[in-house]
Amino acid sequence: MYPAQLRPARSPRAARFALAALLLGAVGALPGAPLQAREMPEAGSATEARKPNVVILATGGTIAGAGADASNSATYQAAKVPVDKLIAAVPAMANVANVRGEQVFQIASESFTDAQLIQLGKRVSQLLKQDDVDGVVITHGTDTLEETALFLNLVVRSDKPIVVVGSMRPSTAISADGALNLLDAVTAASSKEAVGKGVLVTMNDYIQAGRDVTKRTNIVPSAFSSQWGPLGMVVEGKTYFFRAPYKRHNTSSEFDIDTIDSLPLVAIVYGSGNMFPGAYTAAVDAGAKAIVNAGTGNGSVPGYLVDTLKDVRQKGTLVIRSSRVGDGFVLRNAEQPDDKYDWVVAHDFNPQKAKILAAVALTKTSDTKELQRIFWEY
Ligand SMILES: NC(=O)C[C@H](N)C(=O)O
Repeated sequence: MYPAQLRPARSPRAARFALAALLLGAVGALPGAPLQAREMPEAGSATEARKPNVVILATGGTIAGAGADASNSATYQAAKVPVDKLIAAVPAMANVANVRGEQVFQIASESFTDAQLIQLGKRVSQLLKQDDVDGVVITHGTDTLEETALFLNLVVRSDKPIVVVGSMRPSTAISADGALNLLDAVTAASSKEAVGKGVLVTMNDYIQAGRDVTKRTNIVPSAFSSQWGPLGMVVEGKTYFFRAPYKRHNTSSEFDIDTIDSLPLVAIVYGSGNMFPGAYTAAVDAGAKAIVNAGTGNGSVPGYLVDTLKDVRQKGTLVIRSSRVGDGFVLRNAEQPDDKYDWVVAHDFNPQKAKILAAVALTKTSDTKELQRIFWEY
């Protein structure tokens, strides 16, 4: 047996094969693929000194998905493979960190509720307070990964690396992307440069800011990007950062998961032509404390619905103008007189991210000036 530092490492590509082979073995499909050797990481990589301790919190998703056949890249069951198998399938992680896993949930991320978000946030916070934990990786479905990444960015008061990772193809698929994404996540979570950078997302070789990143296509491994660009890349077990986040996050945040036990209901109403008032009033009737208007263009509100939204606000529910466009940002008093109607604008947060920020902000204040400040600052 080699000492840990001298053990032959596997290339990311080999790691990918290894995961597919292991999991296909588990579901009775293809035989394993050969593994290649890889040189030791270069000087300056995370493995040089003491290896960091990284905990992988597994929540399910496609990264833990399994299909009937290697050709099934889109038809499969999410949340099948347990964390121990995910770890065993990427032995190259042992070159960058001492890794252990915890199975927090085993669900597809579209099934996440606030209860899961809070439970996960509290566990991340608890772990990062421990001296023997240097970073946390969360394996997650990609559908709501961007919401969880933003949530943790807002509420976990720690500078230690937090990396959220998923995959677009199940572990059993040809050219599955999960193993490399996971190796990259552990590499980022082990990296000193990741300290204080906010929650990160490693997908498709890139390191993205959890605040900004969004899922833009539903099929290919390059699904995640941000209008403000990635922060860097992970290449062969080493992180390369080129930018740092500017907005308030984690230790500079005024929110703290340790004091949050529930989140208020926030609804999103999707803008289009030919809308109807009931979409908004139903949200109020359901108890929504805020409605994010995923408006057309500049977060616009149809003229025939302005009175409905003024009424919604007067009755106590907040109105937050975001845009269904995806990129760009909504300006105050552009298209609609927000000051006059006491509405808030979501700045550059897309509707699903605006929903998370609104819910978190509402745990502290329902004052619209304060909420608007929060939307500018985070
Ligand atoms: N690629 C994925 O992970 C999609 C899956 N529906 C999930 O979010 O769990």
